[in-house]
Amino acid sequence: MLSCRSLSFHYAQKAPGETPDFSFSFTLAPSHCLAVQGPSGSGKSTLLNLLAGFLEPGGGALCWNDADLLSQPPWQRGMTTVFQEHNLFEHLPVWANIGAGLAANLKLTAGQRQQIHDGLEDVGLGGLYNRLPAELSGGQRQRVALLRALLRQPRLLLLDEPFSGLDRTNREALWALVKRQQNAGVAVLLVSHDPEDIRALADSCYQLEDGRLVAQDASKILPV
Ligand SMILES: Nc1ncnc2c1ncn2[C@@H]1O[C@H](COP(=O)(O)OP(=O)(O)OP(=O)(O)O)[C@@H](O)[C@H]1O
Repeated sequence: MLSCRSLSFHYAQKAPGETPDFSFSFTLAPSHCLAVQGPSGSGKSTLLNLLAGFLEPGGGALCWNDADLLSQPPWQRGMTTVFQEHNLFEHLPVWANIGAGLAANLKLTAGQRQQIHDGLEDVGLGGLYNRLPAELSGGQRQRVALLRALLRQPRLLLLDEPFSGLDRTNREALWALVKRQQNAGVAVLLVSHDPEDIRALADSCYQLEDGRLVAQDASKILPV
């Protein structure tokens, strides 16, 4: 269980009255998906960066069960993030883009290569092992990025608008992939503007208002 209590942050340089002081509180259980919505500038990236360890909070607590995460560097927090864009290394083929998530120096074991091969088959990208990102469609790129995140076996997946710009078929394929991870115990925090993504995946939904997470009415989240 991820527990975030009054995790606070303020930007040192900010326009008075425009940028709120942030304080985030929520819990997220394994296998659950929590969606976060909010207009541009409301603090969605700030929240993800605090959770992932790329920003240092001014105060509050962030724990996985009883273990403090704030004292852990990003790579030891058991989280991976998938962004909407700029996910792939353009000069590396698909296998290496995924492999970089398993071994930064790309010295992969035979088992890891097999894992990548099987994972690509699994997400319908079996023939694309050696392709460069420029030779992939938007949906295929997102599947590669998601697969890289999933093969790292995170306990928490942070998704930042990962399905934007994809057609329905590709979005459904990625929803299914995320759902499968949830069923296997992975907790998911989904930042999305899209009600369809939220209805397809989320168990609970929060709105970012004035630097705080405000719970939304769960009855409004209907299955797609
Ligand atoms: N480095 C920074 N210095 C000062 N203010 C910042 C900085 N980064 C973000 N902000 C401000 O903090 C607020 C939240 O920004 P953030 O990027 O978290 O919003 P967001 O909800 O992710 O927006 P978007 O949907 O446009 O990506 C905004 O008002 C933004 O201008």
